[in-house]
Amino acid sequence: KVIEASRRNKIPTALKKLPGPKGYPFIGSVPDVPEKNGFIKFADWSKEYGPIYQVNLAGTNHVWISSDQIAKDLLAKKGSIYSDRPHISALIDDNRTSAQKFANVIMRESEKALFHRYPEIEAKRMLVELLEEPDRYNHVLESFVARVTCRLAWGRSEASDELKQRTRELLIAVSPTGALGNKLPFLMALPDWLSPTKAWERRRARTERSFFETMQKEVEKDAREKKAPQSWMKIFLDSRSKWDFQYELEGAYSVGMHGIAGALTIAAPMQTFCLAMCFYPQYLPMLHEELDRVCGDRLPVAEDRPKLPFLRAIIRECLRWRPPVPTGIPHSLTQDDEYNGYHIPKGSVMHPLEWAIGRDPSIFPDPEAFNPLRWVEPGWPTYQEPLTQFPTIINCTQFGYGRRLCQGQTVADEDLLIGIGSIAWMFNISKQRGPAAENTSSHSIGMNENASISQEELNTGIEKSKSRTTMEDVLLSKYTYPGAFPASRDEEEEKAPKEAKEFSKFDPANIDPTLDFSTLLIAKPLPFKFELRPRDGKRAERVRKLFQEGCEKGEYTDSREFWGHNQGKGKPCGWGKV
Ligand code: HEM
Repeated sequence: KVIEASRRNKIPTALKKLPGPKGYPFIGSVPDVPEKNGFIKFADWSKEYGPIYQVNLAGTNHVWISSDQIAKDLLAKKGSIYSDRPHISALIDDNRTSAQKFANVIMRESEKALFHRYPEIEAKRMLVELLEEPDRYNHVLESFVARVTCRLAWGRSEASDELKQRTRELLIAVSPTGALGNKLPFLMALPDWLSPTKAWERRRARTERSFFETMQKEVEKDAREKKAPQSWMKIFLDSRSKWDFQYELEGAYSVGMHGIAGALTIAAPMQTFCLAMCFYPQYLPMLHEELDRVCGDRLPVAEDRPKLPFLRAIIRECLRWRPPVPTGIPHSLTQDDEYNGYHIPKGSVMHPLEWAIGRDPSIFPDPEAFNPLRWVEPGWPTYQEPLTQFPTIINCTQFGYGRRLCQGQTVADEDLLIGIGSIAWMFNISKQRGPAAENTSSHSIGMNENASISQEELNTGIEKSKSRTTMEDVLLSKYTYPGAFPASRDEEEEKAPKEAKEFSKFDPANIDPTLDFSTLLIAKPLPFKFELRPRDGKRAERVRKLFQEGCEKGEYTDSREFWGHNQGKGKPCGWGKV
């Protein structure tokens, strides 16, 4: 290993080493990267070291790219060597199969069928839930996305709560700031009883597999009874032999992973939309005007897309302003390479840093401002015609680069158009008024966090009630660098070692309220207080009636528990409730 590492570090004579921070022995620059909004630190370094630089993080070379052109030159044009994925140490079995041929077909078929109108169907349920319980908006938006994705994947929405939970767990497992095994990889080499993180991952992976198998069986049963609604699983079952899958489970995994990927990401820009409308209120009346002109007294539908450029501009700007994956999803370099006289060693983890790429001032003047007009007013560098097609989120940098480009772009496009369009059609969105708002700059952190951000997400890999001291306890009491101690928001914080607590301390007064995002790989705005009021009683009445009619037709079935009431430990599978 030592020989391999020194070979890797050897730079060919004609080439230079990429610039970057020096870091500390062994752990590299880990202590310099904050857990909260670490992407801003990486963007700051790009101002210091340039649009491509490298950072040693615990012995692995990470290359950060903050220019769209360089990301294209390397990750897309040299796709043959830049398309691997780095190993994720906290995963026991890496089943992230992308099954491209199958993925292309299921996406094309769904798009052709206007996603079977699932987003439009679920938008009505979402609006009624928002009317009933606006405080739970975060939860409601996540449910909307999970239900649509669940229908797309398996034809029905009943498993959407399970899907949400599977999604959260996978997000924890793959996030550098999530499962402890990603920060301290050797924990994954210990026996389960000494490493709760590893035991957690084993349970997570087992539950995920059971979930995917269960869902496949459900669709097989529906198909036998000739009542299977359209879904990706149905496409798989209808023509099993067509796909070059090597093992039986591959279809179940491919469908399941697309379900998870879909449920994971799309709620983030919807939540960002609410945030943006509170802090940039001048744009909501413009959006209302467009929706009223095009849709009148009915909800937006897929066919309205060409006539809604301002809605598309708002959605495009949400993705740029607060990218759902601000650090990008990394690629891995499979052989030594060079760029502009710099050496990039094999095995480097390559990050297209979306946070910085979407803030290049030559392309996005005044990049910190949320400004949808940059997409629809001639004169801005991002303006493009025809406005029936542009702006569009399809192929934007926030979906990645090259061979690993996001496969669910059209699903995201449709969900966001219908989801955000429907919310704007129905509601006024504004900052909270009243005395409480004045005290907190209209921003109340954690208002309904239990409803939307699970404790597992906040306390990743930490076992709450245990009698044994584990290797993790020992490490957590010694390692005090940011990242060693997962942010904690409950009584556990009191018990945390003093020095570790210092890093997990979070002071709402010191943070830009539009930057209070969750810390995992997908960055979602933490729940905040705002006003969500129907624009008029007629619209509310109309949507309630449409939903009622749907219920009568059996369109909206309730969520179902797949593992029984007590899902927790002691069972062969299952984790907490959503
Ligand atoms: C706003 C929503 C979404 C965003 C911002 C997003 C972003 C991304 C990004 C950045 C990547 C990595 C690309 C790269 O490595 O260069 C990715 C990959 C992927 N996405 Fe998405 N995504 C979204 C929605 C979806 C949806 C709805 C689905 C499925 C229905 C999906 C399925 C996938 C899959 C399967 C991959 C892996 C591709 C591969 O490794 O070959 N995504 N996505």
